[in-house]
Amino acid sequence: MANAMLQQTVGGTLQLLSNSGTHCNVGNRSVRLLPKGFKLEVEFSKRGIYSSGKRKFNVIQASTSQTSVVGPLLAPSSSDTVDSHMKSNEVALILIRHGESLWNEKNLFTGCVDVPLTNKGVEEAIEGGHRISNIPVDMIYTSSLIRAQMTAMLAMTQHRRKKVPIILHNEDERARAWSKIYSEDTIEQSIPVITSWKLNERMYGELQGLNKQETADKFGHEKVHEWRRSYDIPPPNGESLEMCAQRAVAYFRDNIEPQLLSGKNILISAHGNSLRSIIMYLDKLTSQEVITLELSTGIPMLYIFKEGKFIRRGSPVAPTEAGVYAYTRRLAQYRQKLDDMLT
Ligand SMILES: O=C(O)[C@H](O)COP(=O)(O)O
Repeated sequence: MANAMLQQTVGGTLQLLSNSGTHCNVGNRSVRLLPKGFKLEVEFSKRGIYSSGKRKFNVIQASTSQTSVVGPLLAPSSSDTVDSHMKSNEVALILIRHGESLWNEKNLFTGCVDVPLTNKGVEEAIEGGHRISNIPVDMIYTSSLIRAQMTAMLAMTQHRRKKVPIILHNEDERARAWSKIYSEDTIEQSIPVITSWKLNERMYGELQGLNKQETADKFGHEKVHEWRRSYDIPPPNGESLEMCAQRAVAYFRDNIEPQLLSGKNILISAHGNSLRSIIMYLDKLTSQEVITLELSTGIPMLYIFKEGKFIRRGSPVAPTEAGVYAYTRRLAQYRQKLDDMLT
């Protein structure tokens, strides 16, 4: 039976769309789950892991304005043997900057303008996927921009586990109801893709759409470099990296880190600056150190999250027939299980 996954407003109410009539302990309350398709609102005061018998409900960070159920897709069944051994205190976190976009190709400031990938960007996403094809992925987070979503979906075409990434639609009740999946087996063979504007590229304000070289010619190379690579100086009516970090890192800590702690292996497909701000948090970089951090398009970066610590392991290389190198013993075991499953 699929567990329901919940979003909740800390100190507020929890809405639970349940598919069974069992009880669920939420905080210090034991509440009865309503039959399928009903909503249940309960009060509780903190987030955490709540269990109803053997079923666990990961209560994840709230959306402040609305609560919604992200659906059973987020709770792969423990019967999934290939992945279940990874549910331990060690999980993989993969970050990937989107492949080259049409405005990267034209050297235009892009920011939050929603442009697609170039052919080269598509190829980069596929190659990036080849490099992570043996690393477990239980959940995918992307920005709300198509270039990051295309990169994630194209990369996952290369994954050897062949689970299907499915973008969750929680915009409203109809979106949730109309995108519901009615097969447990199909759910187990799916990977939830959660999109959020908080992972978007920094908003480049009045530079969006301008050519970077022409802008440097107009305002001076120093000024443009300051807009592009300082930590706390925003472009005209845009976001500084610090402002971008305030939303991107907060989203990571409130929504993604709890999933890592619950044993989920996660892929984040986002942007140069939103990822620079997250890496600044993961690697504990100073505002001076992050200035020199650059991310190439379509190149995945692997972290191992273990005992609450992020260990950067670099960019995975594509698996070769000869090379059986894995970054940790558990990743080697996962790869072996894939080999066994696919032979
Ligand atoms: O938004 C853009 O223009 C690029 O994705 C990132 O630009 P930058 O490398 O100049 O910050």
